[in-house]
Amino acid sequence: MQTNFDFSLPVAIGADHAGVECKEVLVSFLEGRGLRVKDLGTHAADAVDYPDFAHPVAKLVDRGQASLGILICGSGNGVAMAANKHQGVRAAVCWGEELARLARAHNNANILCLPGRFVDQVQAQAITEVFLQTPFEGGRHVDRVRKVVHL
Ligand SMILES: O=C(CO)[C@H](O)[C@H](O)[C@H](O)COP(=O)(O)O
Repeated sequence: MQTNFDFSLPVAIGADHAGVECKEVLVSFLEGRGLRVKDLGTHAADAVDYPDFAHPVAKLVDRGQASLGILICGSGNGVAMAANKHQGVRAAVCWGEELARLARAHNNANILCLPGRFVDQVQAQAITEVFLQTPFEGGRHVDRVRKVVHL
C-alpha cells in the first residue's frame, strides 16, 4: 500500500463559491512549494453546486491521475460526501492540523476537504501542509482501511 503521495502527479483542487477564495490562496501556496496543480474551478464567487467540482477532482484521484485532491465548500461536508462516492477515494473533512495528520496517518486519506467558512487562509495553508507531509502509518491501520474500501 502506498504510504506517501506521488508528487510527480498534479494536485487536483476544486471548490464551490464558498471555497473559491480559499482555493485561490491554496493554488498559490501549492505552486510556491513547486507542486503542479490542476485547478478544476470554480473561478468566481457566483453560486454554483459543489458536486459539479467535487466529482471531477475525485475522478482524477480515483484514476491515479492526481497525487491527491483538495476540495473546499462551506462546511467541507458536501464535497466530502460527493467525493466519497468514488471507489478509490478517501475524503476527510479537516478543520485543524491534528485532524489532517490523523486523516493521513490512520485513514490514508487522499482528498482533503476544507470548510471554507470555518477556517481562515492561514489555517487552511497549515492544514494543507500537514496533509501533504504526513505519510500513512500502515501497521494496524492497513486492515481497517481495506475494510473501508471493500464492503
Ligand atoms: O457547505 C456546503 C454543504 O456541505 C456546501 O458546500 C455549500 O458551500 C453551501 O451549502 C453553500 O451555501 P449557500 O447558502 O448556497 O451559499
